Amino acid sequence: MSNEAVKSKLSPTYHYKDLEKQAQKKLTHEVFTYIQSGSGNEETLRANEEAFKKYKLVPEFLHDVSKCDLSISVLGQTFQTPFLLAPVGHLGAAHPEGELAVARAAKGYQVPYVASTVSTYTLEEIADALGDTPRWFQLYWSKDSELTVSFVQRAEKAGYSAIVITIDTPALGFREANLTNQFFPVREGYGLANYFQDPIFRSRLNESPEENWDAAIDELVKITFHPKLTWNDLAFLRKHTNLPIILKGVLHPKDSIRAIEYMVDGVIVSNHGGRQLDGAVASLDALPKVVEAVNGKIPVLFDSGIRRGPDVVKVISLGADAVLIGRPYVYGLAHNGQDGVEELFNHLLTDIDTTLATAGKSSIRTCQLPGFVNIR
Ligand SMILES: Cc1cc2nc3c(=O)[nH]c(=O)nc-3n(C[C@H](O)[C@H](O)[C@H](O)COP(=O)(O)O)c2cc1C
Ligand SMILES: CCCCCCC(=O)C(=O)O
Repeated sequence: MSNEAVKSKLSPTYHYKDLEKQAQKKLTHEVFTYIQSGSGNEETLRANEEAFKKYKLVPEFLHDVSKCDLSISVLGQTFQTPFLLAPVGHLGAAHPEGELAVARAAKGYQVPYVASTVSTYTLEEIADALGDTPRWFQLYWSKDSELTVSFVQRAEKAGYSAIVITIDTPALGFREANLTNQFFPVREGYGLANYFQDPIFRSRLNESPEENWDAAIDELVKITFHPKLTWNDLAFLRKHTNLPIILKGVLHPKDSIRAIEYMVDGVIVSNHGGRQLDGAVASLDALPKVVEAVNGKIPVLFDSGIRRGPDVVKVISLGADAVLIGRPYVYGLAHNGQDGVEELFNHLLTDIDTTLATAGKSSIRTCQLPGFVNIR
């Protein structure tokens, strides 16, 4: 879509904080807090956004920017947008159509979608709604290894083209706000579908989820995370899938080097949007060292704290191949379902396009040229 066409659809609700307010009006206090909050004292949550202010763009002019190319390539696939949709679980809590509304919006704009293990709809239903849109599957590697394999094989069959293993969640972060509210999305019925529809999961239960819902939830909670998981376990998954494997949650450059040693295909620099280790380094501050350590051997993606077009451009300029967005699209969904997500895409794409044009760049792929981004 051209910049002009996109601009003609803009409405004033977007400024990130406004959109957050619109979402807040639609959601219960408990659900809004679940989405918006971080872990602990929320130091990392705040640091993620603050970090962007340290980096400044240095434009160069008198280049033809009448048309800006926002497409990028990752693992041999070309994506029309430089951002993917980060895996966000339990989207049924934000809107009854949850992941399906997001997937329909993603299809219209060809925004790649990373479906969460703890989605409200099954990975197959999400794939149907996405049609030919590029998609990856995010895996919470279960303590039950047969269930893990089942998820991966179902994803492969449903046309997902990469497995994203979230490594920063050996346990759930200390999310005080949710503890105070006593809000746990799975116990409210969100994020169960991939488990409850899975034949391996069902085979583990004495009674079906329809017969004994509480027991099924208890089993799900017991097996979702796998604190004993180590680098050596990656070989097990390799035996069961030919899909590329990407690790989400890399912050230390040593982990990116290990990823290469263990034949991983890509990494996502992320601190889970400040929801896991409070006090962890801001994602943006971790990025340059990871990019240096990886040295172009595998793709480096990024999330946590992206709110606007210049944020996307800064991250790509610092050496990332692509970015993922989380809360912004969830707020769009909560605000107005599929339309709200489309509105968010419109704004973000226009903002990125305008950022490139006003920086004198006709393609997002040229942002990594030396001297474009400075630290203050
Ligand atoms: C409500 C919510 C649920 C999330 N669920 C998942 C999930 O199921 N799996 C996962 O790997 N990350 C999950 N994340 C983390 C996102 O994938 C992403 O890392 C984070 O939202 C990026 O930060 P941002 O929200 O500042 O863009 C979740 C984030 C939010 C806000
Ligand atoms: C027992 C299910 C917990 C899912 C956690 C989803 C998530 O990653 C988040 O940040 O929230």
